[in-house]
Amino acid sequence: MDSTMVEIDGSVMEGGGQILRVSAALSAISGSPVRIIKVRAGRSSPGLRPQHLSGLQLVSDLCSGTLQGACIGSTEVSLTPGRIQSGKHTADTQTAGSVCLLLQASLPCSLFAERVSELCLKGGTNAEFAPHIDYTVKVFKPMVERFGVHFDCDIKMRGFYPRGGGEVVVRVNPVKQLHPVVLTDRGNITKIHGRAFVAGVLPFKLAKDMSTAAVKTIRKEIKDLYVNIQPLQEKENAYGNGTGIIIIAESSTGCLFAGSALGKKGVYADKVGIEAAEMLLRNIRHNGCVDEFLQDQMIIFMALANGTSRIRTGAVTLHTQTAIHIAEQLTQAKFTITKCDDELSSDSTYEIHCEGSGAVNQNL
Ligand SMILES: Nc1ncnc2c1ncn2[C@@H]1O[C@H](COP(=O)(O)OP(=O)(O)OP(=O)(O)O)[C@@H](O)[C@H]1O
Repeated sequence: MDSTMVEIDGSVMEGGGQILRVSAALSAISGSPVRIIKVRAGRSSPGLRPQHLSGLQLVSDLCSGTLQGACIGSTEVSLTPGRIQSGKHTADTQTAGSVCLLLQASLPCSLFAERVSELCLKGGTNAEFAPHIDYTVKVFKPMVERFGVHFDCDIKMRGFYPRGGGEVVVRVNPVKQLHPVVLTDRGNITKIHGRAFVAGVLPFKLAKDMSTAAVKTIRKEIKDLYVNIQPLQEKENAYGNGTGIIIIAESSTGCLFAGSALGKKGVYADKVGIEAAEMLLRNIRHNGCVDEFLQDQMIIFMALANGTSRIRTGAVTLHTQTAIHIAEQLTQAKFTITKCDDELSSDSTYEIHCEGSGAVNQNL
């Protein structure tokens, strides 16, 4: 355990909340204190927002740490971690702040506990600019299982903007070390399915309109696959009103990709369906093995794994480059990105290569 404080510039590259989550998680795992300055300086409302604050408090709670400067609006915060504790931990954004981003912050750290951790996460389950809970369960979870990451997720209540009120309980199994992952063969897309939902007082027709428009959009480009997007009415397990859609594509080699969108006041439901369908199509046009969102979410696991991981992607996002930048400051991991010569796709593909740091769970 190194007691030297590492200073992270929160304004670099993407300059958003992801820098906080990756920094706090790696600080907790490595035992090295971290100070993040210029928090979210790249955003129009800089400093800690409720989702970021509760994420940091959760990580601090998990690692018996001490936080300084942890209040709403703070632009400088430090975490001095202690021993990672298993057992029950709760975090509540008290807003519609994403529970999936709370999990993004806390999952890596929980893997390095002595026993199973139970995380009770409250806020929005389907929030803008964050993974929907359906994405976390249906795309992120099976893909990170390849690293040896195992967790169960029980969606007790869905919650949406602006009221929040969602709750998920996640049980995380500890691991001794993470395996490296090689994902370089995309294969063919073999299945496309999804769900379009309405919750609360909103009419079921909106779910049907989202689904119909999404299927139509996909059909224009992919003619030889059955596309099933189930319209659904969320009943007792949803708090407040909300609508949304997620569409998932599976490949013959087990890769998963998604497009998603949420309904907004004044936006027709078919537009929401089209937005999700176009997002999915954009992410399967290239011959990469992950979508534009999973890309950055895999970086921390690649950095922690014991060995060489290689993942083929579409255009490398700024979120991914930012996660790499932070992971290289806080671990011994070394990343390289190379452009691939790809005859199968007109869109460029890249390979992210990582010599992982081989973090070991000292509590097991
Ligand atoms: N539609 C989506 N599906 C899956 N994941 C998503 C989606 N949209 C965003 N994400 C993921 O959510 C995370 C968002 O990180 P980001 O730092 O931008 O958000 P944030 O913490 O809300 O911070 P800020 O408010 O500073 O933007 C990233 O990991 C990104 O890949």
